Amino acid sequence: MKKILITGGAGFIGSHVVRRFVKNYPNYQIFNLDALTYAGNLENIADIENESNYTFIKGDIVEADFINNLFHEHQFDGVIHLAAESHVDRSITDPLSFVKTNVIGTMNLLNAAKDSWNDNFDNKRFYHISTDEVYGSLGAEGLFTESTAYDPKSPYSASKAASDHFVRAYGETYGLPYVITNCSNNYGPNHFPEKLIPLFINNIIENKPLPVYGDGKYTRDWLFVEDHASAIDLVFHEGKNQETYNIGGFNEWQNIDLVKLLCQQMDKKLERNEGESEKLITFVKDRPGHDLRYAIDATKINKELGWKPSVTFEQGLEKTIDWFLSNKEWLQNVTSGENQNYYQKQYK
Ligand SMILES: Cc1cn([C@H]2C[C@H](O)[C@@H](COP(=O)(O)OP(=O)(O)O[C@H]3O[C@H](C)C(=O)[C@H](O)[C@H]3O)O2)c(=O)[nH]c1=O
Repeated sequence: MKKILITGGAGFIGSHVVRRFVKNYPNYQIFNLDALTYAGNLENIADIENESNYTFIKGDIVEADFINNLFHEHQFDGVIHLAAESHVDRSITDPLSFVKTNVIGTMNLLNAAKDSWNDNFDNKRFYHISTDEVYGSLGAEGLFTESTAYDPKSPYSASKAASDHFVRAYGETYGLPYVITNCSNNYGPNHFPEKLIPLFINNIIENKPLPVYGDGKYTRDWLFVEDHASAIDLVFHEGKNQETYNIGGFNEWQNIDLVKLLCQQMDKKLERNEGESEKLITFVKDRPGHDLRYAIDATKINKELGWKPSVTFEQGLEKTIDWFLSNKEWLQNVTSGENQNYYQKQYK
């Protein structure tokens, strides 16, 4: 029996990872540690909450004593660390909360893992989930590789870059076995509707304006969240210690083109006239320090571990839209803030 701690498992990406591990590895005991902030929602994993190999723990990685006690009590074999403040716009207005969770929180986990493993690192692994934003912004050409120099621009990406550096520093200094993955933009079911795709799906349903920042010519590289979860599974089990793997779908879209595709698919699903949703597009003031382009070279994970995405962007987007349209209650709960006291009141 392996004991695995997954942090942030009530969040968007974390919930897909937790579900995958609980279902695929009945011989593991999965501990899901989540602070249930505004973006964490136990409804995301309601389907697995009664599984015998699953335990939910409400708690904040920023609390060092709590984290140390948790590691002492459970003696985890592995950590998959996803808990993070993740929204770039929020990091611009409240950078300190990003330092607290993403940097201090990661430090607390590193310290607790190092101390509980007590120099016996056999079959232990600390897996840090990170972002391609640590590499900064690309011009029109080129791709981020694992050896691209870090050049974070936003408070969010600076906090993730700092936490990546600390993970590597603990590897170098104390011999802590780690892996890091840096992934491109995710989308899919349970995505919190502050991010581009779920926000715009919600706004189209509600006939609200679609606020495209600047001229909309910013480029992101999109990956379906379940494909990210499959990559995490593979790296956790087969990745090499002290290595970094980039994860991405070679799937670049300029924001405005993506929004138009989304509008077309939504018109069909909602049986609206062609072009109706596009009328909601509104160009608004740009995000300060807006990174122009992210694009991932995912050759290493493909060649070394044989990972590749399972769906095309069109398929993934359709699955996502279908999920949101058949989970309107979920959307209503999170947009009204009800998730804070609705499903998870039992953990208050
Ligand atoms: C919310 C919003 C966004 N945008 C633009 C800004 C970006 O160029 C693009 C995507 O924005 P979003 O905030 O959804 O995601 P990123 O800023 O690219 O960052 C995301 O992907 C990386 C990898 C992470 O690591 C972040 O955690 C994750 O939030 O759409 C708009 O034009 N309008 C809007 O209302």
